[in-house]
Parts: sequence; structure tokens; C-alpha cells
Amino acid sequence: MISVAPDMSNKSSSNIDIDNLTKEQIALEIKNLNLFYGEKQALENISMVIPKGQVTAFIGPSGCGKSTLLRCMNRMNDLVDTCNIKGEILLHDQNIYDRSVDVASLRRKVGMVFQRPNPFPKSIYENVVYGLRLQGINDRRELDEVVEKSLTNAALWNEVKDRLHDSALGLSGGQQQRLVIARAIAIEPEVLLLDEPTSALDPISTLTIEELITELKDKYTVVIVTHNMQQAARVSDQTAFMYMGQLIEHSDTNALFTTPKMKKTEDYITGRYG
Ligand SMILES: Nc1ncnc2c1ncn2[C@@H]1O[C@H](COP(=O)(O)OP(=O)(O)OP(=O)(O)O)[C@@H](O)[C@H]1O
Repeated sequence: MISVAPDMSNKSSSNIDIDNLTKEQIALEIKNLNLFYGEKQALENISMVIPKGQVTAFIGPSGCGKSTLLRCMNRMNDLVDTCNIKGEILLHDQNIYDRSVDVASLRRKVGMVFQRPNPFPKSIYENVVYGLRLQGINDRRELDEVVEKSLTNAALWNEVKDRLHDSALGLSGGQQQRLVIARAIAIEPEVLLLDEPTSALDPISTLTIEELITELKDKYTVVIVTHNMQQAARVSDQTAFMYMGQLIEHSDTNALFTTPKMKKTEDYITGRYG
């Protein structure tokens, strides 16, 4: 059988032990999370930690629950009527599902970027400052600074600095996705959730976004869902493999792809199913 497992020869291991993190090293802690869409259980008793300042990738066959779990991390599933969640996700020791939690403020701390770039039909500038304006920030100089910083950090500044007031809809798909990332980081979230952020993009834009993800982890905790094992191998420090609603294995990316502990993981990364 031809192995489809990524080549890990140039990848070094991350410098943390996922099973022995201090509280300061943990961005999110998921505890006994079960999720149902109506009668159907989509997540089964998931417990894991998302380490701070690292990129964690979720991989697994279609329908295994990757996006569902990602959406739990900033309560996007609240928008689904049939969805019922049991268990906890802790952010700074507080369960984000507590009644007292303000969802808008949670989503400022845990931002999300979707599969298809979704800029607003506004100028490039207004897209970036959207979240700040919602917070009542309208000082021109402050907004200008945030626009330059966010677009620079999203690796888009040089391409758009001369047309900040043009419509965002005139940008290419890859530029739009970087703009959406700039919009997400403009409000300085702690965690950035990326749901298959390159699946609608060409290979060059994909590479640009992958480089960007690697740079973003200096400032943010990044969680990415990807269909692409090679991408998980390239961008992530930790990888979690899911199968039919269960978390099968979560470890250092290098270890997961070279010495998987579970047979199901090995079967998946060697292309036996999925
Ligand atoms: N809004 C919803 N209502 C009902 N069932 C849903 C809903 N969203 C997802 N599901 C179901 O939950 C399961 C997990 O879906 P999810 O989208 O999380 O999987 P995934 O691993 O992200 O898949 P893919 O890689 O194909 O995007 C699937 O069986 C899916 O059909």
C-alpha cells in the first residue's frame, strides 16, 4: 500500500508535554463534552486541552465532528436549535457554557474564521475596524493604527495599503481570507479558530495562509480544522485525530504522524480509510 502519511523528516517536535501542562500553558480545557443534534450524538465524551501559543490541528474523516467541536469553542453551535451540549469548556477557569457568560464577549476572546472568506460588503478599512466600531471605538488615529498592524500581521498590508477604502469584495479569494483573519485579530482575541481556512483557495494562497498561521502563534493560540493531513503536518504543533465523534488520539504532531499510539490513527494516516 502507498503511504499517504506526511513526510515529517524536517519537522521538529513541539517543546511541550501535552499531558503535563501547567494552568498557565492551557488556553482552553474541554471536559467530558457530549453534543447531540436532536437524537444524533455528534461528540462523545471529549476531554482535552488546547495549549497556549501553539497551533492545534483537528483531523479525521468527513463527518467525524471536527467542525462541531471547533464551533463549541466559541459557542457557534448556540445558533443550531436542535443542538444540545453537556460538559464543560474552560477558559480562564470559567465554563464558557455558564449562564453568566456573555457570548459576544466570549467571541471577542475566541475568534473564528470560516471555510469561505466572508468579508462584509464594505471597504477593506471598515472590514478590519468592524469589531472595534462595535465596541464604540471611533478615534481615527487609533483605528488607523489597528488597520495597519492587523493587515501587516495578516500579511496583506503591502498588497492593499494604497486601496484601503476600496470594496473588500474586489479582493481575490486568498486576499479576502487574509482580510478576514485581519478582522479577527484586530480585536486581539486570545484564541483563533480556523475552520478549513484554505479549502476554497488556490495553492499559492494556501501557502501564504499556512505561513501566516505559523507566524500567528507567536501572539495567539490557533486551532485549525483541516481535511488535509499534509497541512496539519506543516502548520501544527499538536494534532488531534477524531473518528465518529470520538477523540482517538491527541499528541505532538511529529509523534502522531510518525509513531501513532492508536491503530485507528495509524490506519487513517496511512490512508486505509477516510
Ligand atoms: N447543524 C447540524 N444539524 C444536524 N446534524 C449536524 C449539523 N452539523 C453537523 N451535523 C452532523 O454532525 C456530524 C459531525 O459533523 P461535522 O460537520 O462536525 O463533521 P466534520 O468532521 O467537520 O466533517 P467535514 O470534514 O465533512 O466538514 C455529522 O454527522 C453531521 O452530519
